[in-house]
Amino acid sequence: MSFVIAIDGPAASGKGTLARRLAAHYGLPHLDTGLLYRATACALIEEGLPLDDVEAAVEAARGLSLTDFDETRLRSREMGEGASLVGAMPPVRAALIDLQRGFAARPEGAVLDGRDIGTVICPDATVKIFVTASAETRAQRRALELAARGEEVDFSAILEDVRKRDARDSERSAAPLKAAADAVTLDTSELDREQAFAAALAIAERGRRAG
Ligand SMILES: Nc1ncnc2c1ncn2[C@@H]1O[C@H](COP(=O)(O)OP(=O)(O)OP(=O)(O)O)[C@@H](O)[C@H]1O
Ligand SMILES: Nc1ccn([C@@H]2O[C@H](COP(=O)(O)O)[C@@H](O)[C@H]2O)c(=O)n1
Repeated sequence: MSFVIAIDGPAASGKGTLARRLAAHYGLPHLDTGLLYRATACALIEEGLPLDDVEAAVEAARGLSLTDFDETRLRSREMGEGASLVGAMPPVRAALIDLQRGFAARPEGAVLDGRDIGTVICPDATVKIFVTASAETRAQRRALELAARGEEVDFSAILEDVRKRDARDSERSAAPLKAAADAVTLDTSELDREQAFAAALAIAERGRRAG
């Protein structure tokens, strides 16, 4: 039986870090689904189109291929904000479902992280983890990450971004950010990367044995 791990949570909670490590641990492919929304926003920005152009966003989403992401460009603050705007459009989400489910259906299994993996994309995932951390902790982590990439960092602006994105992602009608009823919540506020990974691995192992 294939082994699918669904990891969801708010911005900068550490879900991508955990997803990558779990994927490496189990030898599974990993998909950071946030990149799909970031790449959709990026396509609009590069064509000089407004981020509320639903038709253009759907066309951009349909044209995405998993192999051509420029991660350095996509991980900027601007793309995170744009992703959250296009991610609130139901037709954009619909356009990205098959790509994500196709990835999750690989025979060996897969690890996917995002906002709606456990609730919408892979409701039958073997393991579901909802990763959280306080907004201040997440903003601090994101500030360190952006500073390391050479971006200018203003902690209060990043904290405001995180809060705005949490609100938009949780309050939208289409596939809002929320824990699946059968997800295990992992609060990483007080955990370093190693401790968070050990906790996530314990959850994954319990799910694997049960599943
Ligand atoms: N437990 C931790 N302690 C300290 N820093 C962490 C921890 N987990 C992740 N980080 C760092 O926090 C930043 C955000 O982590 P990551 O990219 O994994 O979050 P994310 O939830 O995938 O974010 P997003 O979905 O917004 O892209 C990264 O720089 C990462 O190295
Ligand atoms: N499954 C997902 C993944 C992401 N989004 C939206 O994209 C934004 C950026 O995501 P990151 O994980 O790269 O920070 C995010 O704020 C969401 O609005 C989504 O809707 N569904």
